[in-house]
Formats: sequence, structure tokens, C-alpha cells
Amino acid sequence: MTSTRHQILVFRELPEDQLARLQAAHNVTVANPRVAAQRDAFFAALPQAQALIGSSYPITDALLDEALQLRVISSISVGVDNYPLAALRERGIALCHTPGVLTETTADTIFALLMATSRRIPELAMYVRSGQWQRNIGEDLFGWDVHGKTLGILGMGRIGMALARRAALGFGMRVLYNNRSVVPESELGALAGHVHYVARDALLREADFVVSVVPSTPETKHLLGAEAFAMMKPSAIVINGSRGAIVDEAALLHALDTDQIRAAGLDVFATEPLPVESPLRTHAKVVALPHIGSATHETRHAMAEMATSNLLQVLAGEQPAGRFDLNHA
Ligand SMILES: NC(=O)C1=CN([C@@H]2O[C@H](COP(=O)(O)OP(=O)(O)OC[C@H]3O[C@@H](n4cnc5c(N)ncnc54)[C@H](O)[C@@H]3O)[C@@H](O)[C@H]2O)C=CC1
Ligand SMILES: O=C(O)C(=O)CO
Repeated sequence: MTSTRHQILVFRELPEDQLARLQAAHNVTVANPRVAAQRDAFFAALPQAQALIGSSYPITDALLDEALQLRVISSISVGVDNYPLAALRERGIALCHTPGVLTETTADTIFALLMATSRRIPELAMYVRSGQWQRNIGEDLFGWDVHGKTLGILGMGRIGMALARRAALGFGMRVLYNNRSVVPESELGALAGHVHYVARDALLREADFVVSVVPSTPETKHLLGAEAFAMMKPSAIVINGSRGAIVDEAALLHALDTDQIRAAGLDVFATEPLPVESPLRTHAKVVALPHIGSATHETRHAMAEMATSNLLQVLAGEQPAGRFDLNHA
């Protein structure tokens, strides 16, 4: 018996081995709408597409109106903020994502950002590179300790737990967290007794490092805004490792410029790529990264592999590990 070959539209480059898996079973068009030369091909393929796979491009309600054959979207990301969840649910279109395979790498990146910001690593590396290191450095270039400090985690999910392990078990930090619900002791493993659930305001007041790893939802938009910055210690460092929408960037700039907080480490921004005119790009108290949370060779490949498997399984009528539950979004 021959199985049906479906039309798949790949809207962001896939590694060759994963593209080959799709091509072996289905008809595949590769067209990235963010690349001007491929935009027309993307919109030409959309009406026939039964499956989409890619990331970093907003799939809107209007776009779904043109994709009337669509059965599944497989995102090469864990975040699902680029997708119209209610419209997908109403239309019976499956959504898949890549939880888990990027957790440790993203926690590494966020921890690196925390270290880089506190110890002023990019600034001091530039000091050496530019030839300014002519004598021993003085207090004006000292950083601040990370070990032994208090880490406040907003969003104690997969990445939040991985951060807590690094902080509590590796760096002897006190770890506070806020989450939609308290994590049961039985799920804390080696972290049992090392992490403490607190109300959000208490976390903001007490933490030396406030780290956002909550998903972007209507509820979390500007979770870190003027009110939150006003509650923080003047020595607090804010790290955003989840989505730009969580931080009110104008309020953040004000908080930095008026010494309400010490510094910020940002992997994500309201607009990406970060516009060249954004004051965050060159601000002396900001370490900015180009959304590299999961960007290692190993992890990006694992994400592509999981997204490919998710898509193939939905088209085969199976239930993939990465199916996003649209009924509980
Ligand atoms: N910078 C990067 O490259 C990456 C960023 N991310 C971002 O990190 C987010 C988290 O990923 P995971 O840990 O895998 O997700 P997860 O779903 O395991 O964890 C999210 C946690 O946030 C909590 N939460 C949701 N709304 C909340 C609220 N209003 N207040 C407090 N807690 C709330 C949830 O209860 C959950 O425990 C993703 O949604 C994505 O936006 C993920 C991977 C890479
Ligand atoms: O997976 C995600 O949500 C990212 O931001 C990139 O890995």
C-alpha cells in the first residue's frame, strides 16, 4: 500500500538530513518569507500546504485564511507566541513544538548572560582588545559576585528548573521562584529544600538577579515594567531569557538611567533583530545577545529533528511527543 504524499512547506531552513526525511515521504517546498527573494514562493505554496515547519515568522489569522488545506504547524521552537492559538484550535489545526531538547542549552546561555553582566565580561574583554589594558585594573572596573547571591526565577518550568540547578547546586545561590503554581517537592529532585516559592513582589524586592523565563502570553506582557523595576534593589540585575514582550523596554531604559537597577542582560527584544537605533544596543549597562538561547550546533539540530518527527507523526495519524495542547493554552 502506498501512503499519501502530502504538501509540506518549510518556512525556515532545515538541516539537510531532516529535509531528506521529509522529502522521502512527502512533496516539499522550501521558501522563507523573511527572505525577499523567497516570499512569493512561500505565498504561492501556502494554499496547497498541508503542513508547515519552521520558526521565527508570525503565522497570523489572515495567513491561515490562505492556508485552507493546513493540518499541522510544526514549530522549531518551544515558544509558541508566533502562532494564533485560538484560531488553530477553532480550525482543528495541530500545533507542535520542541520542549525539552533545548532546556539545558538555554539555561547555559541565560547563566552565561548573568555571569557576563555581573562580571562585566564583554566590556572588559573589549578593554583588552582595544589596547586599554596598560596597568592593573582598579575598582572602577570591578564586577560583582554571582555565587552566594539570591536568584529570582520568574517561570519555574523546564528552563527555570535547569537554571535553579545551576544556581543552587553549582553556585551556592539562594533561589526564589514565582510560577503559576508551586512545584511539588516530588518534582524538585536534588533541588528539594534549595528553592523557595514566593509571591512575585517578594521576589522582585529580594532578588539580586531577576530572571524571566516565562512564556509570552497576554498575561505576561510587560511583567517587568516600571512598577516592577521600582520594587527592585538598586543593585539588582535583570535578565530576560524568554521573550522581548515580557520587558517594557522604555521602562527598563528609565530604570537603568536613573540607577533604579544596576544592569540588564537581554537575549530577546520586543523587535528582533534589534533595530540599530535601539538605545539598548549600545547602553553601557546592557549586555545584549542576538536571541541565542538555543543556538548551538547540537541543540539546533536536535530541535530540527524533533520538529521533523512531530510533523511526520501528525501526518501519519500518530500522537507526537511535541504536540502542543491547544485546549490548555
Ligand atoms: N532565549 C531563547 O532562545 C529561548 C527562549 N525560550 C522561552 O522560554 C520560555 C519557557 O520555556 P520552558 O521553560 O521550556 O517552558 P515551560 O512551559 O516549561 O515553563 C514556563 C513556566 O512559566 C510559568 N508561567 C506562565 N505564566 C506565568 C506567569 N504569569 N507568572 C509566573 N509563571 C508563569 C508556567 O507555569 C511554567 O512553569 C518559552 O516559552 C520561550 O518563550 C525558550 C527557549 C529558548
Ligand atoms: O525555542 C524557542 O522558543 C526559542 O526562542 C529559540 O530556541
